[in-house]
Amino acid sequence: MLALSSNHPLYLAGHPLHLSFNMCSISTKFWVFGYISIAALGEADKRLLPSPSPPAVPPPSLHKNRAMSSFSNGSGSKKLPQAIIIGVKKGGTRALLEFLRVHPDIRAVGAEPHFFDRNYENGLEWYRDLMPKTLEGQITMEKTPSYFVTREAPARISAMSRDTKLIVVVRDPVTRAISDYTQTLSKKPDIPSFESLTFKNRTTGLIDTSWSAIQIGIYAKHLDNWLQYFPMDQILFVSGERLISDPAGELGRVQDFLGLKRIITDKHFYFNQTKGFPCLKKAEGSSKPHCLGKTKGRTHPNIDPEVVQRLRDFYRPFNMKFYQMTGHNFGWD
Ligand SMILES: Nc1ncnc2c1ncn2[C@@H]1O[C@H](COP(=O)(O)OS(=O)(=O)O)[C@@H](OP(=O)(O)O)[C@H]1O
Repeated sequence: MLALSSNHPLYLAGHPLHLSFNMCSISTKFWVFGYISIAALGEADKRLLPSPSPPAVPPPSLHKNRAMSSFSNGSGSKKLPQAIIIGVKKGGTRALLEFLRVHPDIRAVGAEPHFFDRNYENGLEWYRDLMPKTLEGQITMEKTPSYFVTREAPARISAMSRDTKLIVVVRDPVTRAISDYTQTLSKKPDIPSFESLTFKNRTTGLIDTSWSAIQIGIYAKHLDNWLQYFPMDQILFVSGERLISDPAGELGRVQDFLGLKRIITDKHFYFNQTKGFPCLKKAEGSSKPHCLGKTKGRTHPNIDPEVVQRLRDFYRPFNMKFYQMTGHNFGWD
């Protein structure tokens, strides 16, 4: 699999940022709210506000594949996913997928296919072939967290099926950025400090919004792109924080959203003191307890509290906008 890190400078290349809102997808209430927020933003921040995306047309070769969503072969068939965890990177997407796999009516591909961002040219049949076989009534799922910040992903997923259910695990963007940095640091120990990467100019306090660790957390901007193609009630937002503090509660919401019986309950989880996270009493297809691996739940480096505060100030208006758009206060401010 092509391993282009989402911290790679090319990752968000070509994602222009303009000061404009799409009136079709955002309520008047939100527009008024957004307008007030805009006034409070600095010049650099204004460039980050949501902009409408031109509709992307799927390659003609994919149109013919749209109807061919399953391939029968004995014990079940491979189907295109009906539900996708589209983000966010470092939000808790692996935990959510691992927990969902406990459900007998969910079958999921373990690896991240990266179809709608890096592998789209391979075509839908390539994508479908990655999926596990499912029986009638079972839901096929995958997770690729980079979809949420991929400009073309909404149009492409909509072209596959307008009915695809989308799930986004969101987490405090400041902690998310530090988690993202921690992951990069674990692979490249020589990178500059988080503090120095955060600013374009530390003296003026200008934040480097082109750094993907910062960019990904501007959820309102990315969400606006999805709302050009999907109605809000087709997108479920899972709190990354609650996924840790109350996994059964968040899993209940997800099962409802997917139209499934609430089979995954608090009986399935225990809190592992050593890991510091909830774990499964029994993993899918096993009778043994299961925690996520070492790359999940890393210790974060200490970050200068002034830098953390500056980032909190930076994200606040975007968080407010995101709460307004989703109708849910995630409590990060
Ligand atoms: N149960 C459980 N066990 C371990 N880790 C958990 C769990 N629930 C949520 N998390 C949080 O998931 C964070 C990693 O997020 P992702 O899986 O989305 O990362 S990735 O984008 O796929 O790399 C990871 O981030 P870090 O703590 O920064 O490592 C965890 O905080």
